[in-house]
Amino acid sequence: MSAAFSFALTATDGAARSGVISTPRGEIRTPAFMPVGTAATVKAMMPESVRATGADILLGNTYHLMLRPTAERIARLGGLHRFMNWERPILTDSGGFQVMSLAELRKLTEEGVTFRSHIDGSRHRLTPERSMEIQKLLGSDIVMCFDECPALPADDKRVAESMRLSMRWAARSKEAFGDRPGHALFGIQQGGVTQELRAESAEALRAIGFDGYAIGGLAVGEGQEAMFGVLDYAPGMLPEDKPRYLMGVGKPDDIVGAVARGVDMMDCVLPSRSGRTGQAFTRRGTVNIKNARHANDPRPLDEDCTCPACRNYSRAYLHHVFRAQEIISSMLLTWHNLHYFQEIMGGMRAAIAEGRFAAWQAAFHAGRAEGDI
Ligand SMILES: CNc1nc2cc3c(=O)[nH]c(N)nc3c(CCN)c2[nH]1
Repeated sequence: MSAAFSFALTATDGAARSGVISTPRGEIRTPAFMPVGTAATVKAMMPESVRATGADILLGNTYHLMLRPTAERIARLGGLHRFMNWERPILTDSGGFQVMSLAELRKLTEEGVTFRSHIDGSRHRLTPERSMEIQKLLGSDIVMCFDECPALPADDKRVAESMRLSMRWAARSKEAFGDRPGHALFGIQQGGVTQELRAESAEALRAIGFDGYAIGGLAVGEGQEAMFGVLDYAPGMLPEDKPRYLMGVGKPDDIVGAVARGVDMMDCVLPSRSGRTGQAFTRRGTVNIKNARHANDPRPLDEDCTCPACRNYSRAYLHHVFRAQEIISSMLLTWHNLHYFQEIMGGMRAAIAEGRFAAWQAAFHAGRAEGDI
C-alpha cells in the first residue's frame, strides 16, 4: 500500500492511454469508470457487488451528503469509507454542479453559493473553503475543486466569466486543501466549447498545480459531436503525466470516444439510473426490458455476459419483475449495466496495453445496433 498518491502511465496507443493511479486505499486501473454513489450508496448495489463488477473507485457527492446525513455526522462515525463499507478509493465531487442542478433559491457571488436544500428547504452555503472542509470530513481520497459549471446555452461572455470565477475558486480550493499526503486535489477545466477559453483555463490550472485535472462543463446538453470536438484538443492541454477525468460521461460510445481522445477517468449515473428504469446496455445495443417482446424470451440479456443477471435469469423473468416493480429488478439490471461498463473499460485497458485499440474500437462499434434490440 503506497502512502502517497501517484499516477503511472503504462501504455499509449494514439491519444489513448492506460495506467495506474496508486493511493493509500488501493490502485485504480485507468482508463477507469467510476460508479456514482451519491448518498453513500451505489443505488440497488451492495458495496461488495460494486467491487465484483470490477470497480476500483466510486464517486460520492458533497452536496447530497452535506444535506443528509451531514459531513460532520459521517466524520464522527469514522468517515465515508467506514460509513458505507467501501474501503477502496472514493472521489467526491465538490458540490457546485449539484447545487446548480438540484438546489432551490440559489444565489451565486464571488464568495460562493447560498441555496436552500431540495430536501427540506433549509438554508446552506458552499464556498471553496467549505467544500474542502466537507470533503476532508468525508475522508475522500480524491477531492474536487469547487467550481461553477455554466448551464447551456450560454454565450461566450457568460462562459468566460464563469470559467474565470472557477479559476479563482480553484486557487482558493488549493489554498484551503493544504498539504494532505495520500490525498489528491483535482482541478476542473472549464471554458464551454471555446478552444481559447479552454486553453486559458488549462494554463490557470497548471499555474496553480494539481494532482489531477478534470474536464468539466461538458455532458450538459451540447451533444456528442460538440463534446468530441472539445475532446479533440482539451485533454492535450492538460499535464500529460497527471490523470485526466471527464466529468459526467456517459453512454458506452461516449466513453469509448473519450478514451480514444486521451481521457483516463469518467463517472456517470447512466448505468445505475438506467438499471432502475429497465434499460440494459449490451455489446449488441440497448434492451428496454419493459417491452412486451421480452415477456416470453428465455434468453439472457446477453449470451456473452458473465454477470449474475445474464448467468441466472431470462429476459422473461427480468421483464416480469420490472413490470411487477420488484426490488430485484433494479438489483439485477444495475449489476448487469455496471458489469458491462467495467467490461468496456477492461477491454480498452488491455487493447491499449497491447497496441490494438483501433481494432478494439472498430469491433466495439461493429457489434452494436443503433436502436433497441
Ligand atoms: C452528467 N453531465 C455532467 N457534466 C458535468 C460537469 C461537471 C462540472 O463541470 N463540474 C463538476 N464539479 N461536476 C460536474 C458533473 C458532475 C459529475 N458527477 C457533471 N455531470
